[in-house]
Amino acid sequence: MAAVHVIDHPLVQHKLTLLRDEQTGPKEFRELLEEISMLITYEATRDFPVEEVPVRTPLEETRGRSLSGKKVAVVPILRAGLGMVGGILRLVPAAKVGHVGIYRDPESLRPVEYYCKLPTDIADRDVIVCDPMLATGGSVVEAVRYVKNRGGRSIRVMALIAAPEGLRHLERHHPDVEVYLAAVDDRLDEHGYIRPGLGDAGDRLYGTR
Ligand SMILES: O=P(O)(O)OC[C@H]1O[C@H](OP(=O)(O)OP(=O)(O)O)[C@H](O)[C@@H]1O
Ligand SMILES: O=c1cc[nH]c(=O)[nH]1
Ligand SMILES: [Mg+2]
Repeated sequence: MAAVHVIDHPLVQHKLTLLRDEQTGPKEFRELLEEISMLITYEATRDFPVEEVPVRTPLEETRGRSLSGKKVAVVPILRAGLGMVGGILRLVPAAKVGHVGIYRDPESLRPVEYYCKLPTDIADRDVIVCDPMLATGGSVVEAVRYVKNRGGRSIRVMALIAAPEGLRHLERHHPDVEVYLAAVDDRLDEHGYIRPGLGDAGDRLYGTR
């Protein structure tokens, strides 16, 4: 069973509550999503290997630890995943960024792909696929499939909120993929929305509704 890591740090949970609040407008929503993404990145990269390197302080020679050589790719699912990229890059600035365009058909709830541009060396990178909402899981399963088809092997998913149904769907299709998120909510409603959730993440980020 792939691991699901729920980051229950007080700062994450406080900011998530503000994000859920219907009174939170796009500007604050964008800022909060970026901040939470940074905090989740801190946990999602905890197992990155480091190597000992020499370093000279103003006082003496010593040894430190470095991530040098670590190659990362961040792959947001458009649109809402874009809101997480800035926060991730604040902590992993050398990462390359690929984009996967997928929206969910409102009737069938099936993912519809419309764009894919990934780094050519994605097979050599640790990949973080990000999207704030993991509802049925259809979109993220497709995005991970794209990455695997291009040779990606070390893949983790970063989200904000997941429904249990979506996590099961992801586990069925990609049992090797670990998930990092801020909350697992109760259920999906009849329109495929996560309850209690935060509504439509893309619309709230960009003010399109
Ligand atoms: O797990 P799923 O059932 O596939 O649903 C989740 C997807 O739905 C939302 O995108 P949406 O279709 O609203 O596209 P948008 O980001 O362009 O608004 C969300 O950002 C995920 O990509
Ligand atoms: O609750 C949901 C489900 C899918 N997409 C969203 O943005 N929110
Ligand atoms: Mg949307």
